[in-house]
Amino acid sequence: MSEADQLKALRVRIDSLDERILDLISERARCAQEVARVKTEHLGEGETAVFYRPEREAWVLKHIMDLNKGPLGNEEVARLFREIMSSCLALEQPLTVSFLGPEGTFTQAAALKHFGQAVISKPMAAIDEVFREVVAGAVNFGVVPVENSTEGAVNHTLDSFLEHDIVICGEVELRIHHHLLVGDTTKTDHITRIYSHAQSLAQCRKWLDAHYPNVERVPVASNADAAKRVKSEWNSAAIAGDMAAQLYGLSKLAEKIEDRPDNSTRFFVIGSQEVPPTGDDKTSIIVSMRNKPGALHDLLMPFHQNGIDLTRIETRPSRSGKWTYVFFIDFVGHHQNPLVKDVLEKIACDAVALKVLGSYPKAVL
Ligand SMILES: O=C(O)C(=O)C[C@]1(C(=O)O)C=C[C@@H](O)C=C1
Repeated sequence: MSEADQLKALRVRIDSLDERILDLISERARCAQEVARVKTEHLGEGETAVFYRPEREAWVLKHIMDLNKGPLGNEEVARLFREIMSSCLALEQPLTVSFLGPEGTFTQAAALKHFGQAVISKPMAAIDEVFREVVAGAVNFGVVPVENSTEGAVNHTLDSFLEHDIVICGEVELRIHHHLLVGDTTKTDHITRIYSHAQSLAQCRKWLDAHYPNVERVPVASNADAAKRVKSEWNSAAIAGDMAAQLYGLSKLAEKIEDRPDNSTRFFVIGSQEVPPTGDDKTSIIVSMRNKPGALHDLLMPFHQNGIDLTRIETRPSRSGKWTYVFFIDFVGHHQNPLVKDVLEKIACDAVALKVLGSYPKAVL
């Protein structure tokens, strides 16, 4: 058979498969509409329907990854199902999600990775504004950065948890690839200034020292803001990611310039909804201890005794007294788990204050 004939036959098969896939997706979407109807029908007095179910979404994605036999990789297959579910949920209830803006930031990329493209995403100028939008009920959820594998904690986020009553409903992990971006009019031999967020400049410090040792590094509010500035300046470049490059029509002078190839950022999804256990969860708490010798030891001991894995511990000034501190702790397990409950009860005996910020499914993707 000629190449043309072989291609024709294969494309006939692809067309017929696409038709079957479309039928199945439509059937799934109708099922989701039914789910919405059932959820609304069985509401008690004063109850509101909970359409977004992160614990169920985590299960669906994991189930698909377990079943996957290739040739598409697990992440690829989960990404496709992520989008199908996102569109199905939008039929039940269109979600609005605020994020640390402007458009094109890594936080927006994290929001879309977690919720899929069918959400309405709303950029906010500062982390605290993301929190306030959620508390005010102006949006369903918010997404904020919490820690970077190279640069450590995002203190603005931690401090906002001290000020707002909010629930952590999810976590997102995003590999962060930085590129050196230039505009159409940039004279690439005459770059005198490189804009980026301070954290991104720090994440590319060695690369900049090696390639642009004498160029001024200018920290700005966000990577997207850096990309926006470069459009109108012939002598500057920006360090930012793919989304910002696409959004502002910039090209890559150098790709993946982060010093550590595993550079990633972790984000929290914040809202007002408690998430039931999935069997593979994490919990985040804030604890303030009395200022006495051995306080940190007393705090950590119950975790050790009950075999609970700590995944992060961070200290911040408490704001209620000079030289007093609060601890932000993340650990494996759900706060409804009896072993975790026992740890929390033990800590509460010694602590000045203890707040469970939320239990949520471990990031699947
Ligand atoms: O199972 C549900 O509760 C649904 O609403 C269905 C569905 C889905 O499409 O699979 C949609 C949205 C939820 O966040 C979880 C799952």
